[in-house]
Amino acid sequence: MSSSPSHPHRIAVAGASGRMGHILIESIGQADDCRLAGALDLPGSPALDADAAGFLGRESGVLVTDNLRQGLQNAEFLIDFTRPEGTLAHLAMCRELGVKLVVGTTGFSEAQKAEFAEAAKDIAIVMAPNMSVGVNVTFKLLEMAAKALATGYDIEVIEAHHRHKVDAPSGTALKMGEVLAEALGRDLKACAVFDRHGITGERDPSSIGFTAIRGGDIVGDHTVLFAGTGERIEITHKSSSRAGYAQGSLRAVRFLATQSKGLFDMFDVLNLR
Ligand SMILES: NC(=O)C1=CN([C@@H]2O[C@H](COP(=O)(O)OP(=O)(O)OC[C@H]3O[C@@H](n4cnc5c(N)ncnc54)[C@H](OP(=O)(O)O)[C@@H]3O)[C@@H](O)[C@H]2O)C=CC1
Ligand SMILES: O=C(O)C1=N[C@H](C(=O)O)C[C@H](O)C1
Repeated sequence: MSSSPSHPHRIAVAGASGRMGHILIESIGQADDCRLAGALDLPGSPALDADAAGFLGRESGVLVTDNLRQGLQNAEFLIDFTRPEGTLAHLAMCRELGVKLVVGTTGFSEAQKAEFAEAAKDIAIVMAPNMSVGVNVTFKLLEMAAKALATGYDIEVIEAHHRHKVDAPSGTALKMGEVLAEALGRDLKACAVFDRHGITGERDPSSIGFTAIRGGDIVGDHTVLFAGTGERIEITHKSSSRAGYAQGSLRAVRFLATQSKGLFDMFDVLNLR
C-alpha cells in the first residue's frame, strides 16, 4: 500500500534504547509518511514499559516491550539495529507475522546470513552493513578504483569507530573488502589479512589488509588506501552523525513498501546496481 500522512508506513524499531534505536525513533517522528508502531528491547532494559519517545521529552503512544509478538502486532515493517542473535530472533517472528524487515545489524557469520536468504522466500528484507547514501556511493568508487589500479597498488582498508562497538572489522569495512576483491577477481576469504604482529614477512601483493581503530565517540570513518610506488590514493568516507543511517533506513522502508518478498540491499534501494 502506498503511504500518505493519513496512511503512514507503520514501523517498529528493535533495540529501541540503543544509539541507532534513538535516532530512528526521532527520524520516524519527523517523517510525514512514517509512524512508530512498535518498540522492542531486551528483557531487563530500563526502557521497558516507558514511552518509546520519552527520551525526546514527548509521547509516541508506543510503549517499549520485550514481547516480540506484541511489539510487532501493529507493524508493517521492523527496523533492526541490534546484535546478530537478536536480529535472528526478530527475523523468525517477522517471517511468521509477515512483517517486512530492514536489517542494519553487523557481525553475522556466513551461516547466519544464509538465514536471511531463506526467510526472504516469504518476506521482503533490506539488509546492508551501511545505510548511508555516501558509503554506498563510495562502494561504487572503490569498484572503479580497484579495476583501474589492479596491479602495482597495495590495498588496505582502515576503519575507526567509537569505543562501544563490539564487532571488528566493521561490516562496512568487510563489504568494502568484498567489493574490492570482486573487482580484482580475488577471493576475500583467501586474501584478507586481519592481524599483523611480530615477523610478518613482506607483504603479499594480492592481500587486502584491514585495520580497526576503536576510540571515543567516532561515529564511523572508512578509508581505502591504494599504496603504489611514488604515490598513494585514499578514498575516505566519514560519518559525523547517525542521521544518515536513519534516513537510509527510512528509504529502505519506502522501497520495501513496493516489494512482497526477496532479499535486497542499499544498491537496490538507491538504484545503484
Ligand atoms: N547498517 C548501518 O548503517 C549501521 C549499522 N550499525 C550496526 O547496528 C548495530 C547496533 O548499533 P548501535 O545502535 O550502535 O548499538 P547499541 O548497543 O547502542 O544498541 C543496540 C540495541 O540492541 C539491543 N540489543 C542488544 N542485544 C540484543 C539482543 N540479543 N536482542 C535484542 N536486542 C538486543 C540493546 O539493548 P540493551 O541496551 O538493553 O543491551 C540496544 O537497545 C551494530 O551491529 C552496528 O554495527 C550501526 C550503525 C549504522
Ligand atoms: O557500530 C557502528 O556504529 C557502525 N556500524 C556499521 C558497521 O559495522 O559498518 C556501520 C557504521 O560504520 C557504524
